[in-house]
Amino acid sequence: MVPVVELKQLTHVYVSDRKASLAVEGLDLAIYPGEFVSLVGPSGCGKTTILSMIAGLLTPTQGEVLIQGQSVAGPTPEVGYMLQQDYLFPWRTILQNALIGLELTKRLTEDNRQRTISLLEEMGLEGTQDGYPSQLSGGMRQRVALVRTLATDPDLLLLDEPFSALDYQTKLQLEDLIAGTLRQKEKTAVLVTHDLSEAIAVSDRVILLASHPGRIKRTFDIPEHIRQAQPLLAREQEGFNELFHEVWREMESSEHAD
Ligand SMILES: Nc1ncnc2c1ncn2[C@@H]1O[C@H](COP(=O)(O)OP(=O)(O)OP(=O)(O)O)[C@@H](O)[C@H]1O
Repeated sequence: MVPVVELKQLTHVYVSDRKASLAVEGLDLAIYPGEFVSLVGPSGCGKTTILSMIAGLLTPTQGEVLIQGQSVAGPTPEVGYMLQQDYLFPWRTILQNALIGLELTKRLTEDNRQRTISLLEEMGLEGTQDGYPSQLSGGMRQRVALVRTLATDPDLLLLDEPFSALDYQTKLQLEDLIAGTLRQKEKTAVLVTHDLSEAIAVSDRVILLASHPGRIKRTFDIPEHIRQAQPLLAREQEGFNELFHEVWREMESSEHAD
């Protein structure tokens, strides 16, 4: 099976006037269709740098990123990116915001427009399409951002802390909704998060990175019974707490080793 995304000896060095810093070194990783993978690790271990390279926004210093077997040379429509901030345009209606990716990639057809309206309804946003972002709550705005990302039908979704600015209850509800929607649509996703419990609850695999330089420290395959449960209920499954503590301990040990 061809991986949706493959990282081969991925390395990035940030160069400024004064110094060069090795942010990520020699990363090998393959993610297969329908997988939900989280990247966790201490601050500065290179999570965002890795996502930016996968998105084609940052060129690797060495190594390469393959999307569906093709080397990435810049942003491609196969990859959708969702960030902590929703970046909705305040002067555009909710529907116009949701359609923007289709407009920019010149794929706005009547069918795609109708599909986007259906996605808004699936996300519980019916009745909001002619309103403006300022009229919505933070959780609703993130749901619009997800619809905007899904509207272009990407193979791979990159989620950079999409829940971290939300209150706890909204965050749990949105985790359930987003993880459920992506599974049902058989999308492949890479989530960056600081929240280990979130990573374990939504993922098939959790990849722990170590820093200086950013590299894979350990991979945790999430047991089937936790994966099958919705994120909120996953937290109550047998073995969840033990796994949480194992990832936590490993992360602490990698921090102190640096
Ligand atoms: N534009 C830049 N110029 C120079 N160094 C950078 C730049 N962006 C990031 N870095 C450095 O590269 C390393 C990785 O940064 P990155 O933001 O990818 O980490 P992260 O794991 O996403 O961090 P956080 O969890 O705090 O968001 C850090 O040491 C950071 O200081």
